[in-house]
Amino acid sequence: MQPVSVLQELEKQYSPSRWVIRLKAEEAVKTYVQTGSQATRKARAIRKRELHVPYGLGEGEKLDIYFPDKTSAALPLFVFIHGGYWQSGSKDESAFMVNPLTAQGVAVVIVAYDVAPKGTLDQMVDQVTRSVAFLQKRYPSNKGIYLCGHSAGAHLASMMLLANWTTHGVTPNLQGFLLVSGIYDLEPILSTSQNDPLHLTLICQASGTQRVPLPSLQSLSTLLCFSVQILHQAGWKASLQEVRDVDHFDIIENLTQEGDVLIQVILQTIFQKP
Ligand SMILES: N[C@@H](CC(=O)c1ccccc1NC=O)C(=O)O
Repeated sequence: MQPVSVLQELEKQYSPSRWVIRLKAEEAVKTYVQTGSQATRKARAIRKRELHVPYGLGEGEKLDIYFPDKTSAALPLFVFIHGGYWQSGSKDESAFMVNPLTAQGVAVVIVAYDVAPKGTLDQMVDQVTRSVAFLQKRYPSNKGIYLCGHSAGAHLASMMLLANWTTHGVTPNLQGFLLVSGIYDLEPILSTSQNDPLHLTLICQASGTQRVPLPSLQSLSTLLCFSVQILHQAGWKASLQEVRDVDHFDIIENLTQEGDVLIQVILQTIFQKP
């Protein structure tokens, strides 16, 4: 059992909304959800789409697909896994990037999964894996699957690097990962209130990635640069994008805007010449 001061500090460190300076904590989350809901309503009103497509038999195993005006079977697919500490959020308020990406010829998929307490972390990882396998089977001639996750969704997206695709009978054409403001080391949240509905234990760490020592903020960018170098050595193309003047929430809210820096990074990644 950790001392109260350590627990309070962890609670604060792992509450992204408390670090927002634009707005009060509750306002930050409220604005995020409102922006996502509004973008989703707009996308559903003006874009070609297929909503609530089942990728499995479970009630919550659905995804929304938004298409560019010129539809073809050979499109790049941008797949978004929403965040919310594996206990909040839904596909119905997460279609932030649909308009700017479909306008440039990219199909966008927003995946739903069973958040806690209904779903366990293992089930969520399995659901996201099956959603990606489903998309590959449905669109075998796709021009690349680009997997993007935010926050807890970045953890789920990163877990696809460890997926055993042979058990799903397909190798998805994964061409890129965009992991935004992710959480990958789960142990520190075990003793925070975020774990109340999750019930993570150290054994569940099997679903997490390897434990890394908690770096200071200063050494964080060095550590991330180092990770990028390791990925390069392993033959991956990887880059680290520092996005200025944004917090955990408006980094995603800004994806509703055509001129956003991350939208440009996404389009360059998808359309770069080999
Ligand atoms: N209760 C959290 C909310 C939160 O973390 C969150 C909300 C929306 C989207 C992503 C989030 N964080 C990680 O998944 C907070 O206070 O910041």
